[in-house]
Amino acid sequence: MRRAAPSAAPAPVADLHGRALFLDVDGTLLDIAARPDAIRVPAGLVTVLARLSDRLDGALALVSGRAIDELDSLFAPLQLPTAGLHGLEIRLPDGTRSSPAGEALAGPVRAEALAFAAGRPGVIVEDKRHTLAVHFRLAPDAEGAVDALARGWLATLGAGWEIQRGKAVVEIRPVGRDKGTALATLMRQAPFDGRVPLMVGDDLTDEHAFDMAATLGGHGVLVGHRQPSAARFRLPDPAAVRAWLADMAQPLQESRR
Ligand SMILES: O=P(O)(O)OC[C@H]1O[C@H](O[C@H]2O[C@H](CO)[C@@H](O)[C@H](O)[C@H]2O)[C@H](O)[C@@H](O)[C@@H]1O
Repeated sequence: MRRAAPSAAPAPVADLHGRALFLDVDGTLLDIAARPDAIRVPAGLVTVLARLSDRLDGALALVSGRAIDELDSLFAPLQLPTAGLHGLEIRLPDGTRSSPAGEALAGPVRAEALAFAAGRPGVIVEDKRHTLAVHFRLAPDAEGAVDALARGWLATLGAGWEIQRGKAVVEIRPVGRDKGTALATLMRQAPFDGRVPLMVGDDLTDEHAFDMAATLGGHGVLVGHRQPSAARFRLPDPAAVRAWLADMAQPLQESRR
């Protein structure tokens, strides 16, 4: 897939007819916070998402590295079609949900991660049951050691696992599903099928979905300035994403004023 510097602005999508919208969460809908549990959902965002979902006849999905249950609490009472854990779990538009079976992540990895963090102030272990993330936003000097730790896990766990790098985080997760495969799965379901996908995201994990959106005839919108990217368009930050979504959520005559 082509990797280039995205254009400065997103495609104007005043007419949502025939579109499907896929939204990443951290760094896209929500401002990045110092810790995973310190994020804040701005007032009015849930209402905007609900309106936009209506305007898209339901073809609006969240695609996140967080688990679906956590996303449901963040955006309550909204329960959108959602891909969680970077595509490892999916809730389809009819509400059916596929999650990885059982306790997939080996216990020793958890124990090692917690012991590692205990000796390094600011390092945070986020245990998502099927994946495990080690955050170093508050301990930037630990980046090299976190990376080495995760590479060690890869050697121990074997071929079924891979490392997902993100913003001040390294995560170990099973291979085979990512945000691109999740987007493709949702695009096979009504009301997404037959529409043009638009994926908005900021991080490396979103590149899989940018690639898939382009393969399916749509495009990606990168939030921020990272390069290169498979996204074709760009918005500067989550505040700009929220303003853009709020504008599209207005009835047509208002958004065109
Ligand atoms: O796919 P996303 O919805 O963007 O989720 C990606 C990861 O987001 C969270 O971590 C990131 O955001 C935190 C809060 O702003 C920040 O402290 C951290 O440095 C970022 O990496 C979340 O904690 C992860 O589980 C997600 O995978």
